[in-house]
Amino acid sequence: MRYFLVPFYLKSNYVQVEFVGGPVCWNTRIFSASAGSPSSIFQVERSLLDSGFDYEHDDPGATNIEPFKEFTDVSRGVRMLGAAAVDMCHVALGIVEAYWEYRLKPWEWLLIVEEAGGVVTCMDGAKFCVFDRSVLVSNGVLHAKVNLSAAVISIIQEKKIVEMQVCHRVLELVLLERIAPATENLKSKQINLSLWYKPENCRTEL
Ligand SMILES: O=P([O-])([O-])O[C@@H]1[C@@H](O)[C@H](O)[C@@H](O)[C@H](O)[C@@H]1O
Repeated sequence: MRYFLVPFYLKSNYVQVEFVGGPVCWNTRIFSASAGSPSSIFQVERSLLDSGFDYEHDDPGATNIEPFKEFTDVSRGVRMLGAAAVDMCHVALGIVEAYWEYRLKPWEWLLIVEEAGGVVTCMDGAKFCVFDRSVLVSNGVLHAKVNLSAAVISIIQEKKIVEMQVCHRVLELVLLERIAPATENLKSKQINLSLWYKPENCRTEL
């Protein structure tokens, strides 16, 4: 999909992304971080998710079929909108719960997700920088197990708390626990997920 992004950085939590020059249906779409927030849904089975596949159709694409199928089976669906920027705006505004994809370009990453309160990492869980070749963005609560301590987990399991059965399933289905191993597997096969061209002296750490 062809589009131009016009990000406005006005003040904290007020990032806007405007789509101009694309197909007619996108011309008038403006997303603002202050217009909504990531959803608070924490159950994968109640989530709508997004992903995508790059043009190269090689190992990362083949690998992404695994989480794509798995989450299609257990969630309310995995959509492919074909435009990473739109996918990320949809996470920021709570239209979908999460989005992941390999091999995006640096200009496709949007600050709007973090400004709106979402979470962004690489698909192996590593800290994300714009030149990384994999990205997982989510509403935060679906991202990883880190939200619940080991102590809490053991109490849930030990006491077999009925109301927590759903929660227990959530623990098994958080996104990163499924997506990170597939990504580690790719890396162990020496598939190139290294940084996209990063200009010399370009600082990405603040
Ligand atoms: O082609 P383009 O619009 O620059 O970028 C596209 C991404 O926005 C999309 O998420 C992905 O699935 C496509 O393969 C392609 O990378």
